[in-house]
Amino acid sequence: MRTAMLRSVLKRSSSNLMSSTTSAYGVRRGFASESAPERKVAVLGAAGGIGQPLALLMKLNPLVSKLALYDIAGTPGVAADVSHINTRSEVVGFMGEEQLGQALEGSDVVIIPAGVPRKPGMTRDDLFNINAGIVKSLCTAIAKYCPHALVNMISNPVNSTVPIASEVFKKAGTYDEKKLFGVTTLDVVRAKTFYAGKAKVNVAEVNVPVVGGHAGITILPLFSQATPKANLPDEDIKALTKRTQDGGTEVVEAKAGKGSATLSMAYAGAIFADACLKGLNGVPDVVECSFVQSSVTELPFFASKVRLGKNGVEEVLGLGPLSDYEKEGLEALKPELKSSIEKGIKFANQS
Ligand SMILES: NC(=O)C1=CN([C@@H]2O[C@H](COP(=O)(O)OP(=O)(O)OC[C@H]3O[C@@H](n4cnc5c(N)ncnc54)[C@H](O)[C@@H]3O)[C@@H](O)[C@H]2O)C=CC1
Ligand SMILES: O=C([O-])CC(=O)C(=O)O
Repeated sequence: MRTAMLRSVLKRSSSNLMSSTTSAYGVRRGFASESAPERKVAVLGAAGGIGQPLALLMKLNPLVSKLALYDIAGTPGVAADVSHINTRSEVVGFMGEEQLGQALEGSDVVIIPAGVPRKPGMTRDDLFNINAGIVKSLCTAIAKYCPHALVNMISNPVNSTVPIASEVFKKAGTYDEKKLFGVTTLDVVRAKTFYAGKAKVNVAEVNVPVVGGHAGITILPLFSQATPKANLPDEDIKALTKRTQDGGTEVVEAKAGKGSATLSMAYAGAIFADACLKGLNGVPDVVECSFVQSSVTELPFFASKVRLGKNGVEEVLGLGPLSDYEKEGLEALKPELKSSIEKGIKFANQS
């Protein structure tokens, strides 16, 4: 009874957060859990602050038939725990580098929340030195064991870890730009929540695209395109933009040294992975924002709305009309985003 309730909450929330709610509801009718295709999802960093609740949410997703939980330590316990939940997927835990290949083999989607989180006073870029190496080694294994999987990169700094992954895959000869995603869904989740609060509209109906990257001013919410329309004054739009850009820091400070967003990130990661699975399964009009290889601007990677399909990215959508304030924000973010991308590319090719 309780499981059914949780699953229905997840389904409803997921549908509400989709850019196209109609198609999301269509999915429910189109794919009963037992008739959905077999899909394996691997979570790398599954014993961590994000990894554990994300493992739970993926276990609740009826589109998943196999769930591989990998970490350098602690996965047997997490896997045993999650595996008792009476939902479709079979759960297996893998621990230590020697089991990474098995965890990855046959995966359709690999979600990566492995790496260290921020402490107060740090920027996401301060995580580069540790997380770049972790992401590089995990992506080397992905290229070897499941080169065709969709990769959902959560590890920060996303503005650099996605370019690192692309370079690793290029070197291995497996790079497919349609299959690599920086997960920026939490920015969208926050923008929707904050906008609904200010505009006093039903949060379940809100849509707000968030473009650019995933750090500070590179996060650019497009409130001029927010629906339902609310005609908020300029100072409210500025405050909402700043709060969305600083959302991660707000949580880091509130946790006061005990890490960064984990629960809301697990939720956002589950929404994005669900969208990837729906795309793979041929559900039409699945659109989410993501940091992907892009020609929307002159930068090689950029977050914008992306249509997901059977091969991953089906179409990278344009930015649409921007307000003058958003145009300024777009120009202001480019130098920082460019340098974070270049830093990732340089790291991958040097080491
Ligand atoms: N994209 C986004 O919107 C967000 C990204 N993040 C990022 O996600 C990452 C993880 O955050 P938390 O889960 O809070 O950290 P955490 O420290 O609680 O968990 C990280 C997990 O990664 C594991 N790990 C470390 N090296 C590994 C390796 N080589 N292979 C597999 N697993 C490995 C650790 O054992 C640990 O269990 C951080 O980099 C954080 O900045 C966090 C929130 C939002
Ligand atoms: O702020 C952080 O370090 C974690 C993160 O990316 C977020 O919460 O958006």
